[in-house]
Amino acid sequence: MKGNSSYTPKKFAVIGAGPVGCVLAAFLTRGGYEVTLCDVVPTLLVPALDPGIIVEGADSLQAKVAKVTTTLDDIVSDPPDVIFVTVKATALPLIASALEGFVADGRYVVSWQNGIDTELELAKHLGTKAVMRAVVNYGCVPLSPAHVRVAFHHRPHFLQELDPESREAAVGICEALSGTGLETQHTDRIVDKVWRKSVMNSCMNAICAVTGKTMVQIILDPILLNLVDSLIKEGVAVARANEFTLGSDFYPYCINYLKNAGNHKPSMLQDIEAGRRTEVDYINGKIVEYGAQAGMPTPYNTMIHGLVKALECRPFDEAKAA
Ligand SMILES: NC(=O)C1=CN([C@@H]2O[C@H](COP(=O)(O)OP(=O)(O)OC[C@H]3O[C@@H](n4cnc5c(N)ncnc54)[C@H](OP(=O)(O)O)[C@@H]3O)[C@@H](O)[C@H]2O)C=CC1
Ligand SMILES: CC(C)(CO)C(=O)C(=O)O
Repeated sequence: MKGNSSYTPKKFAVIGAGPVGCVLAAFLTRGGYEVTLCDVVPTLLVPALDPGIIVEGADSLQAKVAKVTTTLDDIVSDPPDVIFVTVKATALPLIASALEGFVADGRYVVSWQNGIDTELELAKHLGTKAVMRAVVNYGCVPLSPAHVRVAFHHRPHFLQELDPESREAAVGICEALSGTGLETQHTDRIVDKVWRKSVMNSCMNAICAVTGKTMVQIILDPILLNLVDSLIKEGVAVARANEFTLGSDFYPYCINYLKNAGNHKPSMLQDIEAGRRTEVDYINGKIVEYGAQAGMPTPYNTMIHGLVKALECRPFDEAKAA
């Protein structure tokens, strides 16, 4: 799609071949861009080359990426215009430091992730001019390597630069994404959008992770619905105390999002089931931190953060006990 921005990226890298990275890489490839997909797990990459990434469900496409690699050094030595980071937030410090050699005029790194302040983790190593933040509005699960089911896709996604000097480039990246079918709106209020998504994640991801239930199941359970209500209200209060604006539609938006997601397992539950670390520190943990900065107690987030952390330790506790 021809846009209005003078920045017209042609070559992309996607770091993380989980479901979110695969969906993004498939759309970009189908859109005619050269895409390198990178993951530390080689078996996730092989089918992305042939037969290609397969996306089914709310979206349906199949696309063979141009290249795959297991090392970030390959991306730094053959640099794309734009790198999308689609790993869990916990992997950011390592990735950010490995990408330091990538930074140059006209090259950008986008946090295409969940979590509060992920862009700041990248900017610590890469500087603000190179870093952009996106809010991702699709939900997906891996079926097998490079094969993903999209449970829902609530377009548009949102994206903003951290440094005003990079605005034109951010608009160009939004135009490129939108042209592939991943409609992405440039915004001047990305932090508000991040908080909207994160407060929603603070209830749906954490409650599903602790209970093992799907999104619609927590809405249909009156006790858990009460907990959803308390977490949303606590998150909204912390956001307000820090002068982030969630909007007057926020509460019904959250409830409808959960209701319409059906029997989808959010990424935090997928992590617990796979015995992996979760992003709870970047979601509920950040709400607790921002609450403390504003002098506000956050009992619901503190409690559920602790419960998810305890569940994360379970595989290690079990191994120790064996
Ligand atoms: N799943 C969903 O529906 C949604 C997820 N999101 C967000 O998108 C982001 C990605 O999610 P998702 O796709 O589910 O994540 P996954 O954890 O499934 O996928 C990320 C992949 O990146 C790999 N990885 C980790 N570190 C590196 C590294 N240094 N270099 C290369 N690859 C690496 C991981 O390997 P390993 O597992 O071995 O660490 C994993 O294969 C998260 O922030 C998530 O919250 C946002 C919207 C919806
Ligand atoms: C919106 C939702 C629940 C989609 O899967 C998500 O952001 C996640 O899984 O982390």
